[in-house]
Amino acid sequence: MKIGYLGPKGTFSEEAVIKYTQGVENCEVVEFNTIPEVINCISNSLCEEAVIPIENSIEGSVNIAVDMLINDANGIMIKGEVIIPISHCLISDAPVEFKDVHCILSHQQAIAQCREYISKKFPNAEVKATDSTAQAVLGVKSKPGVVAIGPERAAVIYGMRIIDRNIQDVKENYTRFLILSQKDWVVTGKDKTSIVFSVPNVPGSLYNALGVLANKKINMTKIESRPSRKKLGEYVFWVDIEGHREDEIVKDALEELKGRTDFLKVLGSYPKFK
Ligand SMILES: O=C(O)C(=O)C[C@]1(C(=O)O)C=C[C@@H](O)C=C1
Repeated sequence: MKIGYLGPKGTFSEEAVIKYTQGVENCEVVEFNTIPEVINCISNSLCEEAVIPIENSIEGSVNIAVDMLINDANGIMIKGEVIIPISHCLISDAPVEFKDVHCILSHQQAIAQCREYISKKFPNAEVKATDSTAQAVLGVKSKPGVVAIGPERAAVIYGMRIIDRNIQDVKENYTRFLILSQKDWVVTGKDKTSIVFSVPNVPGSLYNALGVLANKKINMTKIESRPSRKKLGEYVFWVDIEGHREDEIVKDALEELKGRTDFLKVLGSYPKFK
């Protein structure tokens, strides 16, 4: 089985893939350069599965991933989730003093997770976004004064130096990744379901939709709104609930929700990450 992820080797996404595939045989990992390419590898039939970052405990959603799953990813379902701790290092090719650092490279999510650190330690440095943290680590090769923010593992793989560790603004830092495929997962009894919907622009319509879940005592574990992209001020809601779409109670709730929403898409049911 082929599994796509955001490469090159050494990204946090690769760490998530390693965790996800522990004990699973016959997996071949395939690197892609950007998160949209990783998502598209399922629709292009390049891979059977893909692992993408979806939300972080400091910075919140990975918007590109959320928006693609809402708007573009027809035929793609969520079949699992993996959560990993995220510890960022400051990485350079050669020894460097902080005062000589003039440029910082990293993925925009990583930059956002270290915003306070960057402004405190390097108020005048240029900050440049790369497609992944491992790409940033590769980018410091033979570049004095240029440093990367990324995983320790990437520094080790590419033979770079760690200048500082655990530099994210909140020490306890986690990112949740989703496993995508053409099908979701079977009922396990400890499941979650991700749905997206929009409601009519009239008073109480979101309350009305969420009331379906409240009445059936279905626990909601996440709600997030994203712009509908159709009109300013119009939103689509992403909601995670406990239970599988084939559980009677969830099935009924989804049926009822159809009648209270303008648009409803079930992104998939999958086992909760332990
Ligand atoms: O650049 C990487 O290493 C990634 O795997 C991407 C990513 C993300 O987009 O959230 C994954 C985990 C961290 O939150 C930072 C970056």
